[in-house]
Amino acid sequence: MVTLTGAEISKHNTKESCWVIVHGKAYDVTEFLPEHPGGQKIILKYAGKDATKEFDPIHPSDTLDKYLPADKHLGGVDMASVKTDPQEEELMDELELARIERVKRMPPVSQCYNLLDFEDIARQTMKKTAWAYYSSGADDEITLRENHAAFHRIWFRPKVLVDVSRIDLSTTMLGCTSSVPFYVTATALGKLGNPEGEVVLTRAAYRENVIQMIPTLASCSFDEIVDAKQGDQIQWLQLYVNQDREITRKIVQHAEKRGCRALWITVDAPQLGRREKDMRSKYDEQAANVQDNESTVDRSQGAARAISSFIDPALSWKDIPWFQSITKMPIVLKGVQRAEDAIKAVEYGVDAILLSNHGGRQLDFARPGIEVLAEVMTALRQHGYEHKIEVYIDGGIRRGTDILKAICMGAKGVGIGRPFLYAMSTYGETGVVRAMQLLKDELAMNMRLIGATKISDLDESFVDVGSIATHTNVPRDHLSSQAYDRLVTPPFVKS
Ligand SMILES: Cc1cc2c(cc1C)[n+](S(=O)(=O)[O-])c1c(=O)[nH]c(=O)nc-1n2C[C@H](O)[C@H](O)[C@H](O)COP(=O)(O)O
Repeated sequence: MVTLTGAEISKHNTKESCWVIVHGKAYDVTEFLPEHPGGQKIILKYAGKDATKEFDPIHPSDTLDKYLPADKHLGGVDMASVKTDPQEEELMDELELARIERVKRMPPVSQCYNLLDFEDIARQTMKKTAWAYYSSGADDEITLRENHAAFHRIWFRPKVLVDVSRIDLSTTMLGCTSSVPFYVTATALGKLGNPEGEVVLTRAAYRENVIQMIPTLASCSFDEIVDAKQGDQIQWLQLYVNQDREITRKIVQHAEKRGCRALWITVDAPQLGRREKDMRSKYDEQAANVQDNESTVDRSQGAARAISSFIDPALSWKDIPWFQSITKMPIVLKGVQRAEDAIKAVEYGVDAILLSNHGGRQLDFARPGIEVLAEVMTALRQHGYEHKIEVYIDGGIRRGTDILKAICMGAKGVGIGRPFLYAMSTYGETGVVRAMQLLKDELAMNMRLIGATKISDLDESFVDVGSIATHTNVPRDHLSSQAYDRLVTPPFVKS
């Protein structure tokens, strides 16, 4: 194939003829423009130019090979001839320079003593778009903060004079053995935080014998993440169901063929939530027209909306038998939020449920998973169903004690999201391993202190959950309290 020059490519910079460069190769994306889930605007911004930097964090490396017809692959580019327009270069404004200075002053990973240390360092050192995407919750982020706060309403009832010389943290989840009762949950766009993306989590999970859930919206391709697993490492698949069920069937059956051990169907996101920190970040212009008819979509929906227009809002209970017909993997409903649906899940023959509000990123004022757990376990026991389904929770889990409380209340295991993202974004694989080890140390110590030696010892007698549902001090609604009594011009109004 002929090598193209930058000058030739720069001529194709319109809707009528749109060529982009990715990793030194040129692609004609003119016909693809209307189909791009992230809208046309972001591609047109890089029409006739090198789009690699923008492309990488959002798209698995095999995206163009998979979705762009071969005749649109135009061949190699003489990159020396490609002009980098100084205006286009990410301006090293003083904020970015200050951020780089903070990265240089970051403490060594050994100075991280708990999961929240990683969050504090990430907030100071991550690129603002990555921090915005990872940290954001829906609307006023009340549920985001309540997820962690809810654990403070549960108190322990420790046993004494128990021989706790030997502690065993191992367990099984969905028939898979695990060194601990927690797993790495599915979180999208790993390359926003670390250029290697989700494979960093894969390597750390292998080193600590922790199960990893592979996200549908990963930055790495599914096969890259599976190829990165070692030995008999266990991975699960998290699925956003596509409006085109044929695409979904292919994804599920490919995952099973590649050795995934469970299918976690996300049921709390018929549409991705409104995450305002994410919306304020640079995705504003690109979030633009995720639908063709631009007039119907609010332009500033952030990365979340830009990558999720394929999700099927019509997904319903009637789809469960179809899933059971296309795979032998255990099926988990990820995002159940009330006892009635837990009972329904048992009656549909689902293998497990995850009580979750998506890390507070979907419906604000959805209850924390740990609170729903109390309601669900009571209902399952009333129906005699408590041994018919495994129950998991996630959201706001930051301490070994949070995990122990959930297990004592009947959870089989818990998912952890942001802490591992923050650890990966700041310290890479070493950071994630450190985070997992800190949790293991906390778990072992706290098991000893409550008088338990193995996971199967843990039951409701160890906890007092009497005030779990009392929402006396709801997390503060910062925005409205500022806006309501704000006496000075809002900060966002440029003076
Ligand atoms: C933090 C985070 C969470 C995401 C996530 C991305 C991020 C950055 N994404 S999202 O872009 O669509 O919202 C996913 C996702 O791909 N699929 C999913 O099922 N859950 C997604 N979740 C929810 C996640 O699986 C857990 O439910 C949540 O992270 C648990 O809360 P903590 O972060 O507090 O541990």
